[in-house]
Amino acid sequence: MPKLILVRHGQSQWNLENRFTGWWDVDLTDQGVAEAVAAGALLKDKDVLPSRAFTSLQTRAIKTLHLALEAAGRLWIPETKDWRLNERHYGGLTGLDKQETREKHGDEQVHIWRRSFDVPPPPLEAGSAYDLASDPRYAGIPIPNTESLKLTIERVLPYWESAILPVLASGETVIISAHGNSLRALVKHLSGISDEDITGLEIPTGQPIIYEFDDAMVPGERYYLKDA
Ligand SMILES: O=C(O)[C@@H](CO)OP(=O)(O)O
Repeated sequence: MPKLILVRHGQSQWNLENRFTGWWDVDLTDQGVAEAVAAGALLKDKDVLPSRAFTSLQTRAIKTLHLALEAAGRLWIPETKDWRLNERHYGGLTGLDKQETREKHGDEQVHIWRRSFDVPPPPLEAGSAYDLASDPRYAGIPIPNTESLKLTIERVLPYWESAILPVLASGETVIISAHGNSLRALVKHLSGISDEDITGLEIPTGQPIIYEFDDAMVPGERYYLKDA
């Protein structure tokens, strides 16, 4: 049975500092590194060994993948990086302190920006300190200036269908190392979660989630590998 492993990157510097991150490229903290290594050790311990890897273009997810694969003895497997697995773009909130933003705009507004299904945060202004237009990794890519979860789904799911699902269907064990909201997009699809209920789903850092697929490529219940 093909297996899919989803892992959110370990704690990042801006997770620690409680800042809106999105597409901004922050590194892992020491705790994040430890979480990634522990994720890989768990894969090895439970004998769930990936044979193909997918990740985003963002350092925190790429490093998490590499640290986990190394701990699992699988650093050698083929990997593909694609912007469609990037975190949801946080628009004009990028870089701001989440608590200060709550104090300025109110809890309810910030909750809407963070967890509503289809209300994107205000757009990032061109030329702002967090504009990625001159970042070479995004050359030729239509960089969004803000994204809701709905908009994130609209770029994650076509990539899932066209690039990842066929690899999984060929019998590979696939690991995806990505982000809180790009993984929420996938979990929403795979577990059939409604637009309303997805707002309550939080994905912890560095904790492998497993889906097993049947012969018709229908996913079973998702579970945390630590509980298996
Ligand atoms: O800042 C971000 O990019 C994300 C993930 O850390 O935060 P949130 O929990 O608001 O989706």
